Amino acid sequence: MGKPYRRILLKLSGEALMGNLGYGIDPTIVQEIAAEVAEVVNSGVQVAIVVGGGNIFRGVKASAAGMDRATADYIGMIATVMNALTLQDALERMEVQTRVQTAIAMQEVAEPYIRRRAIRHLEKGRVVIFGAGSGNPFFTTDTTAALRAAEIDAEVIFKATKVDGVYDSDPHKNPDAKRYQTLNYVHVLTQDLRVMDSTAIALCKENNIPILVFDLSVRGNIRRAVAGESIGTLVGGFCEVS
Ligand SMILES: Nc1ncnc2c1ncn2[C@@H]1O[C@H](COP(=O)(O)OP(=O)(O)OP(=O)(O)O)[C@@H](O)[C@H]1O
Ligand SMILES: O=c1ccn([C@@H]2O[C@H](COP(=O)(O)O)[C@@H](O)[C@H]2O)c(=O)[nH]1
Repeated sequence: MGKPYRRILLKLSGEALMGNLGYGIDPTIVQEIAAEVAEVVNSGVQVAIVVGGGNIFRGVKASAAGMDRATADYIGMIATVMNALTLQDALERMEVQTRVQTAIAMQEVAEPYIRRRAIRHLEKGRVVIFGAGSGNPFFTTDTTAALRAAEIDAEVIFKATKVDGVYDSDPHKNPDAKRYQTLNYVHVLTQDLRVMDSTAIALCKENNIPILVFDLSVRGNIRRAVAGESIGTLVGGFCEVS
């Protein structure tokens, strides 16, 4: 096992929260994720979470169907707040202290995003869940994860998603796609590997934040990632393409 992490940013796929339901939130999956996060927090690691909204609403999809893109994206951001509150509830039922901070003010339900306050919560051992993405349309929660990781000085981004790593093409479209174990930001950008959007990758590259992409549906993977076990695909500045 490598050196333990001090502070991590966990990016949770919205879509993964729906399990086999096709839409919305599967409470069993949320509970399982919360239990893994609780274990990591109780081991002394500071955990910040950015959660997606793809299980409820995606701006690009609605805009392709004719909706104004910015309006659709605001709906998408609000969808992420529903996921954030659901996670908060599951974590608090496991005695984990949490705060939700939103990038769009909704002070009746959550704190507004205040960077220094978020850091203070983390130092006190509270899980900080960032909702409403970056607060800006035309962005994604992956880019939000990169932005928040840089702001709070997280050592790594764990992208817990629906695939078990980064492939040389989309594995959901190409069954012959090959998975990488490690690769660098430049390779992801030049080969246009769309496991994360290019803005997110560029931000991580600028700030030298490694990203571990792994399958959220495999129970125990969050704990394994934090323990430094070899799962998924690691993307970093000096990583070889392997
Ligand atoms: N080269 C690639 N390697 C791996 N996955 C890829 C690649 N290209 C595209 N993908 C797709 O990227 C998806 C993961 O990113 P996506 O942004 O859709 O999910 P997420 O951010 O985890 O979830 P959500 O948007 O619901 O929060 C995978 O489901 C996969 O189909
Ligand atoms: O900074 C952001 C983050 C998200 N959005 C909108 O929310 C949905 C859901 O986020 P995912 O990253 O796809 O899970 C996204 O499709 C956008 O519509 C945003 O506008 N700005």
